[in-house]
Order: sequence, then C-alpha cells, then structure tokens
Amino acid sequence: MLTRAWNFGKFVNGVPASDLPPVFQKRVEELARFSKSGHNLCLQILQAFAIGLQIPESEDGKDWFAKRHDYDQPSGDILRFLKYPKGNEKEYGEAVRAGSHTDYGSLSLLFQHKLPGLEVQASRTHWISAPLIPGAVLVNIGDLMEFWTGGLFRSTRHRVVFLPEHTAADRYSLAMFCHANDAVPLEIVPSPFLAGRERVVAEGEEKVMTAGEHLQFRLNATYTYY
Ligand SMILES: O=C(O)CCC(=O)C(=O)O
Ligand SMILES: [Fe+2]
Repeated sequence: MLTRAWNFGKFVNGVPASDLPPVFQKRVEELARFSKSGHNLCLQILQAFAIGLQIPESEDGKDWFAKRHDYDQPSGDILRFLKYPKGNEKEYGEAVRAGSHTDYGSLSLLFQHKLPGLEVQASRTHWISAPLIPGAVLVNIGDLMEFWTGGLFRSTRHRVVFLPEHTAADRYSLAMFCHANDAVPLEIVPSPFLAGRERVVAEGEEKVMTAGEHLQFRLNATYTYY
C-alpha cells in the first residue's frame, strides 16, 4: 500500500473546508484547534524572522509576516496527516518513500511520530537525517520565504527514506504548511539585509506573482508523490 495522506484546509469558525470522514468529524474541534495553533506557531517564528531582518516600523516591523498570514483570509494553509504503511524498499520497489522536494508555503511544521525517516538536504550530494526528538517540532523554510528574501533564506529540500524499522511498523507523521494569504504579492521583504536583492523567479514564471498565483502555479506543475 502506498503512502496515504489526508489534507485539511483551514477551518472557518471551526468548520472544515470540505466534509470529513466520520473518524475525523468526531474530533473536528480538536483538529480545528490544532490547525489554528499550528498557524499561530508559524506566526511566532515569522515574528522572530521579522525582528532578525530588522523590518522598519514604518513597514509593519515585527508584524510584517503576521499581517500577510491572517488565518481568517483565504490562503493555502494545509494540515496534512500522513501514513506510510509498513514495508521495505524491496516490497515497494522504490528507493525513497517521499521524493526530494521543497514545500510551497512560508514555513512547514513537521511532527514525526515514533519513527524517523525524514532527511534534509545539506548539499547537492549530502543528506542529513532529522532525528526523532520527542516533543520537538521540525521547522522547514518553504518557497515563499525564499522568494521574499531573494534567496537569502533557502527553502529546505527534504525527503523521506526507508529505514529498517519501517519494515515492522507503519510510520505516521503530521505536517502543517503555513502559507501567506492568496492576495499577497511575493516581493522582497523591506529589510536592510535584503537591499539590492532580486526576487528569485520560478521557472516559467513571467511576473511577480501573488501567493495564491504561486500556489496554483506549483499545483499545476508536475505532481510528485501525493
Ligand atoms: O512525512 C514526513 O516526515 C514529511 C512529509 C513532507 O515532507 C510533506 O508532506 O511535504
Ligand atoms: Fe515536505
């Protein structure tokens, strides 16, 4: 059985964007709370970035990112539940469980449950395994942050590999992808550290896109594993 994933869009006043199967509907309040608190955690980290980037007060200062990540406005925020059924490389006939990719949003929060498997790319040929630290949340920078900083912050390339312990047990993980609001243009952040930087242009892209257009663009491009 291949990897299974369930994507939750944002919850509007606690109500999911689409009907949920009973197993999730039973715990809809908890899910809505989790999505909102994941988003809030992203906002806290983004605030630290805004302070580090010394965004001037006249440009929203430490709230620069928060103003562009309003939970109550449309955005690509996704809460994803993943199940990687037990088995090994030979049974699946594949070298990796989730191919190397970058995430589309601003920040991704990853929660590995009991079994590791995630690797992040350190260089073109070198991968580092992300150990399982109980209670820890792994934070990846996504493509929007790379656009906003003209490449100063790199979108982390990552993948999931087979480990011997995956043969005997299913691997579960959870990801919260935080996105800017659809209408936000992906221009360089007003920071003294980014003066003179040019926005990274995605392949095939013609103009400065909004976060919503960028998401559509990425979703229309070749889909990898989900
Ligand atoms: O399962 C994981 O640990 C990572 C999942 C992931 O990278 C993704 O869904 O984008
Ligand atoms: Fe990912």
